[in-house]
Order: sequence, then C-alpha cells, then structure tokens
Amino acid sequence: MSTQFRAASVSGVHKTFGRVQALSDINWGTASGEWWGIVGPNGSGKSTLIRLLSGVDKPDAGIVHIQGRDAAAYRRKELSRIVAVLQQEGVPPVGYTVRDVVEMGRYPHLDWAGKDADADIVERVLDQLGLAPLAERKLDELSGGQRQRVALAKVMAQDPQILLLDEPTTYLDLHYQLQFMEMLAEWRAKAGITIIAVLHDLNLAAQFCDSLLVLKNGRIEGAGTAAEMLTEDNIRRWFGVDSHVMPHPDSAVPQLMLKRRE
Ligand SMILES: Nc1ncnc2c1ncn2[C@@H]1O[C@H](COP(=O)(O)OP(=O)(O)OP(=O)(O)O)[C@@H](O)[C@H]1O
Repeated sequence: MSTQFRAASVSGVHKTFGRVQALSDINWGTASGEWWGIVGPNGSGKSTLIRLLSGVDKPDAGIVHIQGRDAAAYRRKELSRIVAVLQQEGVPPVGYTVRDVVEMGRYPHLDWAGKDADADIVERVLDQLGLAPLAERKLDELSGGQRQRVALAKVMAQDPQILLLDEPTTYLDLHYQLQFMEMLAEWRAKAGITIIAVLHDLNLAAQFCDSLLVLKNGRIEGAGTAAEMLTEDNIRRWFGVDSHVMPHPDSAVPQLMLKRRE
C-alpha cells in the first residue's frame, strides 16, 4: 500500500446486504491530516463505508487499512484509540450528564486499573467547547445543537487520529451547522487529525473539505476537489436535479443553487 494513504484506505472492497450490493469494488484512501467529504445520493453506500472504516462492520471482500494495518487485526480498544465515530445523533439518549458522556470518550485510554494517563483532558474539552457550565446537566435537558456539541466533546476526549462522521449536522440549524464545522476545522488545525465525513450539504462540504469522494449505487463516481466534483453536469448526473453552480464570493469554492422544474 502506498504510504501516501497511510491514515485510512480501502482496496477492492465489496459489501452486500442480502441482495443489495451496498459497495462494489471500492478503492480509495486518505493521507494523514486530510478532510474528506463523502457525498452522494441516498442509499449510495456512504454509511456502509463509514461502518467499514470504523471497524464495526467487515467487508465481504477486499481490505480496510487503518494506519497501514488491516482494520480487522486491531483489538477493539486499540482501534478506538485511533478512530472515533460521531453519528447523526451522536450521544446516548437519556439519563447521562454531559460530563458522563464526555468521560465515556476516555474509555479506550484507561489502563487495567481504570486509570487515565491524561486525567485533565475531560475538563479541558468541556472548557474548550463551552460546555463547562452544562457539565452536570442531563442530556435530555439540552437542545439538539448542544447535544451534538456534547457528542463532539466525547470524540475530542477520545483523542483519536482519525475522525469519522455520519451526517453530523443533519438536525442542526444554520448557526449550529456552521459552528459545528468550524469546531472541526479548529480541531484539525490544532491536532492534525484526519476527518472523513458523510455530508448531504454539498455547499458546506465544498467550504470545509479538502476533497470529496462521490458514491452512487455503491460505486465511486469520482474523487477530487469540490471544484472538480461539483459541476452542474455532475450534479445532474448524480442527483437528477438541475442547478446553478457558482463560486463562493469569499473563497471561490463552488456553491449550488437548485433550479425548480419549469
Ligand atoms: N444493515 C443493512 N441491512 C440491509 N440493507 C442495508 C443495511 N445497511 C445498508 N443497507 C442497504 O445498503 C445500501 C447502502 O446503504 P447506506 O446506508 O450505506 O447508504 P447511504 O449512502 O448512507 O444512504 P443515506 O444517504 O440514505 O443515509 C442501501 O440500499 C441500504 O438499504
């Protein structure tokens, strides 16, 4: 395997569920420190790919490498020190306080006696994300935006090298969507983590990701920068909609406006 793709890569990966071919012959990889957006229509295999990269699911054929080693060769706790996953609703439903949830992120780092080598990290993360005043609150007493911030705090406390996200901004309003993406960007700038995020919002993806991997019907349709991927022709081909694609006035990355049918 090329060292260029050292953070994570998949080679010749297939995954089926019954008769559904969720992923077919996927070959892709990311270097350390990159931010990839995984985009594509519903049912195209995005979440399946995230599950394979996280090690919770195994491919039927092909191999998933995490830092140059077969993901299947890691022990669960060992893999959790490298890879963290944040889902659409990234926190347990009820009963726990904010601090409880952030502490759960430390589990992979506890030794046999339950001792944490970085005992202060939970407080640091709570402070950094402005959650210290909410630390003793129960999760069901928080707004959706605050809960997603707690989910981010949990994976930050996990201190991974690779962060996988599956539609993390789906339930957030515009303010929290942007805030969430900015917090990820800040974390990456500080810690040099690799980010792989399933995103439905192509405009946000274009603004934050270095590269996009486009899936459709379980196959790779393209991989490259937002400028390379997000053209009007591609959007029509992938999503069956007409759009105007224009450069963002600040950064010149492509931004989409959907056309209504005549
Ligand atoms: N556990 C499962 N059992 C059966 N079929 C599944 C399972 N998981 C995924 N699939 C199927 O595999 C295909 C890919 O699903 P996947 O969830 O990876 O797509 P996706 O691109 O993440 O979709 P969405 O954008 O709608 O979240 C779909 O046809 C889905 O129905």
